[in-house]
Amino acid sequence: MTQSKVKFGLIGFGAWGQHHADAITKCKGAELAAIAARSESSAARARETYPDAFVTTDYRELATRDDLDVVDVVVPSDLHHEIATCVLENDKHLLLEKPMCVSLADCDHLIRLAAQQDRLLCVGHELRLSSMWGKVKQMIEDDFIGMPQYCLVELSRNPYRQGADGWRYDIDRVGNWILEEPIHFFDLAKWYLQRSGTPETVYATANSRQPERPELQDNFSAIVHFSGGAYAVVSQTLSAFEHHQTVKVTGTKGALWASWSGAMDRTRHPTFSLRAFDGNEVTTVPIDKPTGELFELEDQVERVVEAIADGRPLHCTAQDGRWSVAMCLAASESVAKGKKIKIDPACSLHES
Ligand SMILES: NC(=O)C1=CN([C@@H]2O[C@H](COP(=O)(O)OP(=O)(O)OC[C@H]3O[C@@H](n4cnc5c(N)ncnc54)[C@H](OP(=O)(O)O)[C@@H]3O)[C@@H](O)[C@H]2O)C=CC1
Ligand SMILES: O=C1CO[C@H](CO)[C@@H](O)[C@@H]1O
Repeated sequence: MTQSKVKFGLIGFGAWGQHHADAITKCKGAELAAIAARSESSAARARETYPDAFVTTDYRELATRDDLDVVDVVVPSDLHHEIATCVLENDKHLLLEKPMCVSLADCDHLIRLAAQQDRLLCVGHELRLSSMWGKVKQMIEDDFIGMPQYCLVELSRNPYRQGADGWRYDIDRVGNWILEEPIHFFDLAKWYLQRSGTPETVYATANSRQPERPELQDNFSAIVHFSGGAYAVVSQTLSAFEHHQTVKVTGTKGALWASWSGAMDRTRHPTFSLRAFDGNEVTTVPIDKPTGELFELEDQVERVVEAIADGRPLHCTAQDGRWSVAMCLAASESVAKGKKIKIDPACSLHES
């Protein structure tokens, strides 16, 4: 690896952006050189916490600086496309939070722009870097369960945070609630069932606790069918308590059962376990380091640094990010129409 540090700019210093700042600061190969917030109060907090960083309330002023290698964008989802476009046009590598964008046309535009500018575009699907969710993937690839046939990714949690200005509860800004958490689970399910072909259809249903706000879907479930006959169930409720995520994958020979629980998604003190059945006996699989989105965020920053400095492949590419958005949009369309939606290999969407 080259000796000089990879210089990061960060746009967005809200709930998750502050964790990105912390993760960048902890990474040996990275330096947090600049931060853009929107409000004066967030900018003041950034200055106080990171006195060595350049801080602005104008993201364009950050994107046009010539001392940055990569810009990390952690803003409300409806602003991803506008701000990411500015970053790429200014020749910076880009780490963009999920959902990549709230429309496929915008995802496609960013993919073309990144290629044209020859810049990396990494999307923040950090769960792939988890010591436990990643171990599940490795065991499937090592044929521990035989050919995977069934995958359940389930979350039971407390309601979403409002977000700055309440953007997460404004459907025009958040896109839909499937783009918030279930997007991670579609990504995991496709990853786990990769040996069983490609996703072909999705059927989804959802409901809301507030009759006057039917678009805010607290409960959501989807079934995705794959070309090789396997299927995945993605299901979540936001009407529960704490944060509990389960993955079950079964195959022609065995089964895996992974669970993660914490007082909230961002705890550094979760409980988790992975149990495995090889067709004969059940064992508990050791997990070599703690798992949780704060740990994975730190690993994600390291992967981006290694990709920029050493050319290591990214854990989640722009194409992966786009696919997950396509799945969420297809699932949302299925909920609205009450019909199964077909997903073609290019991920354009059709009624089935
Ligand atoms: N991968 C993952 O696991 C997670 C991903 N996310 C994603 O991260 C993104 C941010 O979520 P979250 O942090 O929870 O949201 P918040 O609402 O807490 O933070 C968003 C921040 O963006 C800032 N902002 C808005 N417009 C601009 C602008 N033009 N320039 C600079 N800053 C701006 C706001 O600034 P101000 O405070 O000044 O108003 C606010 O602080 C979302 O896309 C979300 O989906 C979120 C959580 C986890
Ligand atoms: O992983 C996550 C945790 O929850 C957030 C909502 O409150 C999501 O935005 C995010 O993707």
